[in-house]
Amino acid sequence: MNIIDKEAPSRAVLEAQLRARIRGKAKPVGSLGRIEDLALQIGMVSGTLRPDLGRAKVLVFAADHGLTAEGVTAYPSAITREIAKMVLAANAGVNVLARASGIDVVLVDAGMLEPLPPHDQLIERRVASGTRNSRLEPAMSPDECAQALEAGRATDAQLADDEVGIVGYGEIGIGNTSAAALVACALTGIDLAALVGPGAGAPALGLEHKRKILEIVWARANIQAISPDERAREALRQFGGFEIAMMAGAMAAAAAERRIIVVDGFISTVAALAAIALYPETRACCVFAHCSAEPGHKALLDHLGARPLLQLDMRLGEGTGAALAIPLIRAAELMLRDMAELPGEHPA
Ligand SMILES: Cc1cc2ncn([C@H]3O[C@H](COP(=O)(O)O)[C@@H](O)[C@H]3O)c2cc1C
Ligand SMILES: O=C(O)c1cccnc1
Repeated sequence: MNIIDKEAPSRAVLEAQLRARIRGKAKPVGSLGRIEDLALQIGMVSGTLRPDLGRAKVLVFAADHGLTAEGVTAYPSAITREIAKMVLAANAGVNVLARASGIDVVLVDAGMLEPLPPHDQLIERRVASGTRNSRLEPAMSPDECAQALEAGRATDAQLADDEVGIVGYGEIGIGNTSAAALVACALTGIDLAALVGPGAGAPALGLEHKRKILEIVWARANIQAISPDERAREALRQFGGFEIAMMAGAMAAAAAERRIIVVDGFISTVAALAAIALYPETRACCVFAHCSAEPGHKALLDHLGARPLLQLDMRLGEGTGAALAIPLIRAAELMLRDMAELPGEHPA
């Protein structure tokens, strides 16, 4: 693992050294394209010309949402638990895509309706048995929101023991595209209607019903009245969910430890937005794995000025996009560290 050298060169010097090192590799200048950009980012995050990022892991944060009572999703909350059990049985979507590259997957119970029995790959950080119905009241109390953020930080701290330097952030939570759309609206000012999409599938009452309910929740919460400094916390508290808040806390803590944060789809990107609002240094550590087919995702990536690595028309969540992007990050790390240099000079 990288220990950031106390005598490390200044950021500008480091950047110049990294650019020269990447340019000098045994390849035509620029010929590894975006892998070169990734290598530069990895060098800047880890503060070294020879990074050793350690292990990669995907964390899947799971929680339930009281707002599902309003018919905003096609599936019942019980599915959250079913998929969570599959993650532990290592046969959910994220497990099989991660297995293709030998990446470990860990489930974090952030607040599902019911607890799961203990398991090696389960981190138990339940805040409560699902959030409250945000149509009627805030999804969380202030204490619950603080607890979720803090549990994210504590979850990140556990990664250090395993020397994990690349972390993918996925989620499971029936109803969470609704919570994510609302939090994203509060943090970006993008029109709510543009952030509301079908999620796992259009609800039985249609997408217009989902939009109408989310407009009602938005109006109730009156987020515009909150100062920009407090807006991320208040949006997470008003709209949920525990998994989004916990992911945000974990991402901010990972940034403080200079880990590479692999952001997955729409919901994971909303957690990244919240983490960046709480701790702006997070942005520099984020690699955006893919552009989800959930329509609001592209708008969020554009807002962040982020260029995702992959475009595979996926819209599953769980960390599936992150699992697929991690080998590219590893490739960039190894290129920067181990690839030979061209003897002599490249032509100008
Ligand atoms: C079988 C199944 C597996 C999933 N894995 C992730 N999601 C994804 O879909 C859900 C969000 O969509 P919505 O807001 O429309 O409920 C979340 O659980 C998310 O992780 C799934 C959804 C389903 C149905
Ligand atoms: O992009 C995602 O993360 C996503 C999209 C739809 C449903 N669940 C997750």
